[in-house]
Amino acid sequence: MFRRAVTALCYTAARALLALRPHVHRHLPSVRTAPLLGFNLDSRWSVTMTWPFSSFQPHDYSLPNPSWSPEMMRLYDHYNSLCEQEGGGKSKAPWVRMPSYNRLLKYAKGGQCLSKMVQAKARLFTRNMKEEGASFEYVVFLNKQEKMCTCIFQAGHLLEGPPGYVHGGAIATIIDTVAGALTTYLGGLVMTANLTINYRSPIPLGSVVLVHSLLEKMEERKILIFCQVTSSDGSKLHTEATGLFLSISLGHLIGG
Ligand SMILES: CCCCC/C=C\C/C=C\C/C=C\C/C=C\CCCC(=O)SCCNC(=O)CCNC(=O)[C@H](O)C(C)(C)COP(=O)(O)OP(=O)(O)OC[C@H]1O[C@@H](n2cnc3c(N)ncnc32)[C@H](O)[C@@H]1OP(=O)(O)O
Repeated sequence: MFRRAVTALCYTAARALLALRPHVHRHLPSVRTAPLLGFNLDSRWSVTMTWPFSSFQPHDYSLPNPSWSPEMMRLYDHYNSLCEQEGGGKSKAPWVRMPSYNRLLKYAKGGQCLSKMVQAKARLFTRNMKEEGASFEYVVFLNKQEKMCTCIFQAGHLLEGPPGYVHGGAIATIIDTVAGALTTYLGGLVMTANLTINYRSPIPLGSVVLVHSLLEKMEERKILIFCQVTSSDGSKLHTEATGLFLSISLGHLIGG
């Protein structure tokens, strides 16, 4: 009974969010920024909160912290500088840094509030560790023109699989995250339908690698992504993957 009431409340709240953007389409048919559900995915990924109860910005985990190694900082500075180039203004640069919160809901207008109503204790798998540097440290840069993302990933000591190396599940997670970020930009709300991974060479724990994610094909609801994980200088291939993502409706997520 209580569960049903909470679900109904969330559904009502979600519908209220939808009402903020009456031009929402159920599925986005073409490759473009996805301004659905009140998620502000363009404007350099800045979050604008129009919900009357939102008074603060969520913490952005994709910004540097003291655990970032010099190599991580070097690459961050490099990609950040690409965000400043071309046309003299940030808004025209092909690259943008994507912010990252500890719940996907926080990307939504009013999502701060909604995140307290839907499984309030839930946290994004990759952003749930208090200790900086212990697990996933990463920042994703999006190239809108090339329809690709590059992620700088520093794998912390809690991600061990084989002694001294990163767990394959953790590698799958970061691939899913980067491909998921790209497909969200391209197609709005999405879910991973299939992920096929080839592990070519192990990733040393504590090292910094690059995760590249590229649009291969987009057909109606289906978005096919190709991913590669390489060493930070690009000389060594660690992992290759393909991912199939499907655009979904909000109802698919909240049981409608
Ligand atoms: C709510 C707030 C969110 C806000 C987000 C905003 C911003 C976010 C910004 C950045 C994001 C950053 C990071 C992202 C982080 C993490 C990403 C994590 C993503 C995940 O970790 S997500 C969890 C794992 N994921 C699942 O838990 C999915 C379980 N699953 C299902 O929920 C359904 O299964 C679904 C929806 C996949 C499909 O269901 P459906 O009913 O919609 O579609 P249907 O079955 O009808 O298939 C339609 C056509 O796709 C073909 N097709 C379907 N599945 C296929 C497969 N596996 N292989 C080959 N083809 C397949 C069919 O063959 C048919 O093809 P055809 O049309 O040609 O016949």
